[in-house]
Amino acid sequence: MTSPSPPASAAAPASEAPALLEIRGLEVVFGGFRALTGVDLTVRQGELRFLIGPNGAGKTTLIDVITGLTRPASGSVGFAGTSLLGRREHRIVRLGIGRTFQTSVVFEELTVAENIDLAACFRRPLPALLRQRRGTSEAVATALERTGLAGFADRPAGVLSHGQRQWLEIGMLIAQRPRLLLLDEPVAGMSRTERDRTGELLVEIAKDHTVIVVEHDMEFLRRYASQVTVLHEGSVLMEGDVAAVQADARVQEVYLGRPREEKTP
Ligand SMILES: Nc1ncnc2c1ncn2[C@@H]1O[C@H](COP(=O)(O)OP(=O)(O)OP(=O)(O)O)[C@@H](O)[C@H]1O
Repeated sequence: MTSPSPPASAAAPASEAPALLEIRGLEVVFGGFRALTGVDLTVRQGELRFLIGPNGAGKTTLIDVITGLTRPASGSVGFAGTSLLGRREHRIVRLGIGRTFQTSVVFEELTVAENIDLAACFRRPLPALLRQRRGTSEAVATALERTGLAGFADRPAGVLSHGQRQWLEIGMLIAQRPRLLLLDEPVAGMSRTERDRTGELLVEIAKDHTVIVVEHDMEFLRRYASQVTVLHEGSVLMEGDVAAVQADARVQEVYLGRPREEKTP
């Protein structure tokens, strides 16, 4: 699928929707170094939120706290009214939060459909899984269709291109039916065509999920972002729509002003 012109519009800010993720006063300390300091973040149901910031700003650390990989020194993380702090990673997945990583987690020797099926199973405890095999198959079919990988269902994941592999990982998340998806640099290393396809996929997914995207690619941000949160040195520097963020002098100085971040091949 190629990008239409003008590009697919980003999801509208869900300003009236209830908060799904509420983070307050988050502090993360690594051996005396404050990676996050006093971070507040509210993401409402149905939002497609972009999280940007220079290298080392704390973006991945924030995602790691939400998904239970990193424990904060203080602060709170609420998801649909439930505190996530102290919960194990698999419990957080079962509450409805899924993430991709910067490095691929697909099994190359398994087929595309098997990878998605495996991911779909991970969300469910075994008894529920045995009861819900039909639902799992439907989830796999939906994920294949939405990611445009139906034609590759029976091929080993190892044959996929870099872009297709990223879509597979997103499909694996969709199959888990999460309420919140966290995507870490989903278009890194992709061609222009693949980035456009991914942008369209994100806008499509955001119609029935809440999505947080960590992304460096400014061209991608301009085309597909609506609400943006800028992190800098472990704090939220600003939040707003993409035009406001791009126009902000502080953002230009710490982030947009860095030519290295303008990654367009
Ligand atoms: N396990 C750790 N131990 C010590 N320091 C860490 C650890 N994880 C992250 N850091 C430090 O915390 C800061 C924030 O890192 P983080 O990876 O969250 O930044 P980022 O915004 O995701 O950067 P990038 O865009 O490069 O991925 C960095 O200075 C990093 O070196």
